[in-house]
Amino acid sequence: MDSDSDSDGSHVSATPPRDPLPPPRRPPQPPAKRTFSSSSSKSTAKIKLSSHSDTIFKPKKPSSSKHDKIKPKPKPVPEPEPEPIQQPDLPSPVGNFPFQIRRPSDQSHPISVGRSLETLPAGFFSTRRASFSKFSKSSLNFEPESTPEITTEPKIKGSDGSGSAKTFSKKLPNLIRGDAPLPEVKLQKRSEEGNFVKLNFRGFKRKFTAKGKKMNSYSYKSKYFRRSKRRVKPEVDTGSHCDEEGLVSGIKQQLKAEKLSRFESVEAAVSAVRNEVSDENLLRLLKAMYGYDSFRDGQLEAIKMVLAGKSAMLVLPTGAGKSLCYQIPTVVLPGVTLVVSPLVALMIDQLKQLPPMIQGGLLSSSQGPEEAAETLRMIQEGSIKVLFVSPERFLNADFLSIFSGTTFVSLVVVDEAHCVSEWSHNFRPSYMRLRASLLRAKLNVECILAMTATATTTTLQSVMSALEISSTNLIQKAHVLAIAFMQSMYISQAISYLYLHWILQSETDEISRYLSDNNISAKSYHSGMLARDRSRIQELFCANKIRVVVATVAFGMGLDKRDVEAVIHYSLPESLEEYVQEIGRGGRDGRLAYCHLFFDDVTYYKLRSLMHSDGVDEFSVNKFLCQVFADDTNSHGKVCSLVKESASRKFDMKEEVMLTLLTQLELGGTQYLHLLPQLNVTCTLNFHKTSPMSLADKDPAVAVILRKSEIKQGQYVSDIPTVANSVGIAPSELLNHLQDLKVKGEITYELKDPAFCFKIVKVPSDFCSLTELLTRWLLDVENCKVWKLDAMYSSAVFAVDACEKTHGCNVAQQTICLQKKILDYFKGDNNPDVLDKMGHNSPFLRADIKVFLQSNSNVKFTPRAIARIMHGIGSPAYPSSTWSRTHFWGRYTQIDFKAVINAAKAELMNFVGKDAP
Ligand SMILES: Nc1ncnc2c1ncn2[C@@H]1O[C@H](COP(=O)(O)OP(=O)(O)OP(=O)(O)O)[C@@H](O)[C@H]1O
Repeated sequence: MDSDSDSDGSHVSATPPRDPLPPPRRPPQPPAKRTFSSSSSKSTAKIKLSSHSDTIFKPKKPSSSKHDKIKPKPKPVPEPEPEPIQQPDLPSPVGNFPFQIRRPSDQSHPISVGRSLETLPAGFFSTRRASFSKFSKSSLNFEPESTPEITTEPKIKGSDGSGSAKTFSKKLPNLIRGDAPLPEVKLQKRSEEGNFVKLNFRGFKRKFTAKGKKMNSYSYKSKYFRRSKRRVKPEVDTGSHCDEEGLVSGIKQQLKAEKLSRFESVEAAVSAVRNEVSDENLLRLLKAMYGYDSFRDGQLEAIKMVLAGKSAMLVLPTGAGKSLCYQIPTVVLPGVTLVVSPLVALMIDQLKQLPPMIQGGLLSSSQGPEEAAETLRMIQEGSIKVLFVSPERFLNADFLSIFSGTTFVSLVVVDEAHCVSEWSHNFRPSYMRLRASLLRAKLNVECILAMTATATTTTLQSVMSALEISSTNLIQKAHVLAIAFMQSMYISQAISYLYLHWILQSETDEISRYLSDNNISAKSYHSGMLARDRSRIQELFCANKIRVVVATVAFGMGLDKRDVEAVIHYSLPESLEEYVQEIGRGGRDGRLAYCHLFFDDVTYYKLRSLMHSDGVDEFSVNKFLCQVFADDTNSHGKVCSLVKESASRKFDMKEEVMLTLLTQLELGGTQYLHLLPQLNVTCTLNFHKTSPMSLADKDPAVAVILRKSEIKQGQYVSDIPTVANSVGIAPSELLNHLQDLKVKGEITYELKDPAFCFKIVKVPSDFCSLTELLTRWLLDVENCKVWKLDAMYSSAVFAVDACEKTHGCNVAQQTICLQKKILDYFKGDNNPDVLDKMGHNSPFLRADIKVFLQSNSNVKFTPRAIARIMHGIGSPAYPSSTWSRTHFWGRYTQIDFKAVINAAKAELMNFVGKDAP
């Protein structure tokens, strides 16, 4: 098929199946210099998606076999069940989507068993360049999991048809390393969460998918039970005359007994460790708790450090087993372990994965007050050992107060610890609160375990400094990424794919619909969906009931599905850290997984513009400070508030940026304020039983409400912090009081307008210097983000265009130079040469800005506001819904943002009647 693509056709390929067929080898190609300019090729860009191996998925057949009756019954799922993944014929090319699916013209291609998917990205692939592919190295010497083998497992036929089961040594997934050879695709046993083969009682081979096996809320437990079931299989098989009921109850009893003995052996192992923290005792505990025979690299070191009461920074690759490093100390240490996690979904996931002997709980903003109170009660009772919380929880006095009594915290785990640092790819202002000083003061905790998979040296240093972790306590096993650039685009028989990209939520729907229309079971996943829909999709994906999840980055973090076989980036990630974290979802069972990255210049420009969307000017910072420290209202000791939405518009600052500034004012060098939990501050109140005046006579809070309220349509509208300050109580106390009056039937009220709340500790003496300091800091953070994107883009371009393919790098092997580049990036040794693709001037820029200002002479702009409009980025005060109508919107995305700001500054200076801040 013709294409207007400028691709050189390097995407034309087929992904090798993971098993049982070996990957199709393209004939060796000369390491010709590749060009990717838009005129370089007219050839077809395509991805081949070949059918899934029959040995893995089969349509479910109704079975009347007597023996089928005792196989585990799939749990009913409320919505209509997606069919098992199957491979019907693909239809003819479909018109109006960037992909087109069609039958391969070359039917003789070894991989095109079934069908293939050719992508002809008219306008989509037009400048997409390459795929990276990621491998797990097969030769790494890790002990296999101690999962008992399925004794009756039939030998799977090798690709050579020999029938010999090939051996496979378990590998640590997702390693980053520089010298890994291209792994061979070997036949492997299916992972436990995936499909498995087992015999029915008559000894016929029967294959079950994981369909219907809803993951138990404790996945370890479910794994354990599955293992146990398999172990008892042969016994069951021999007793073929037993009646089924007796058989099932026998199995149940045996499981119960095994569980009991396991708990007992854990208890014994725990006391041994408490007596002596030796390698031997810890190994025994590992075996008792998880059934694993050996620790992975870094685990033992981390556990021993924590048990010695020393704070530690643990940097292990994705899927390397960081969770175990706090779970084992948890059963040994006497107090509660608090795990701080950035996402509720992640907390739920980790909670589910706790081993059955660890009782866990979580506190999240999505819980109702009763649920949260119940969790707090359980903590105080001592029945929760691991508590997952968001960092915002550390602002909540009620939460902190429970640890001032008998309940104590032995360990604080900061998961995704890179979020603490403003130099990370995922900075979260609320994570800034997690400083050792604050944790010690509020929780009286000594030991902090910070964990991450992806952090540059700069990020690590800032995290360790915030959490006061000594440099000697850094455990970093960044083994490394077996990442490779492959000239060919391999996508194929993977069971599970993840499509991840930053772009619009609606696009995920569009792509998944397209895939579904073409008989590839797919669902979209993004943060705009209801939580229950999202978790359902995750469940379906984990149970292999859907093959592809087309997701925004909302899906990737922390997902621990072992057999994800491909991660496809539809678009460029914003940093190498993000990329490494996201591809870390693949190959967690230690098997070969493929990662593909599509990128193009247009997306790069768009992303680069977006990197400036959080930036603020000195002018806005100054206005913000003036409001925060407005001395008439915000005097020392009083509770002040900033209503998020209106303040955001007023200062043209995103809410997160305001929170970042407030947190910096609290935790920076000088403490200017004290942040309080966020509140809905506008109260609209109605009186019912007693008249307002009579109630005010009896109740001083009501008297203040009447004094401080505006009456709108018969309702009393007041500001909670203002009323609380006047009454002389905390806002939370006032809210409790209102709740009491409501219960008595005296009033009803509604709260709205979420706001940041704080108390002033010190009014800055020099506003100008503080403004300058904060602005410079925010600018550095903004530049860091841009640099990270440039580094990501440069690495991708390097892999495609610039790598000289020396050192054995060639189309089929890992690009060693690329790996080195990425490692250098993480180590910060040698900052990779970052490609500056942006233009720095345009002959029309100033003239356009002038015309823009003239045609909007009634509006005030800052230079940054103009630059944002020229780059097509909306901001709170200049939203895209309004400003995208101007034809200058997004016109200068290819000119460096700072150059546009400078041009805007100059034009604003010239513009009569306008203030150039
Ligand atoms: N010593 C071990 N031997 C075998 N398997 C292990 C060992 N330690 C952990 N695992 C398994 O490795 C898998 C990944 O562990 P875990 O989820 O803790 O990884 P992680 O490092 O937190 O990954 P991510 O950063 O991607 O969230 C789990 O299924 C876990 O049971």
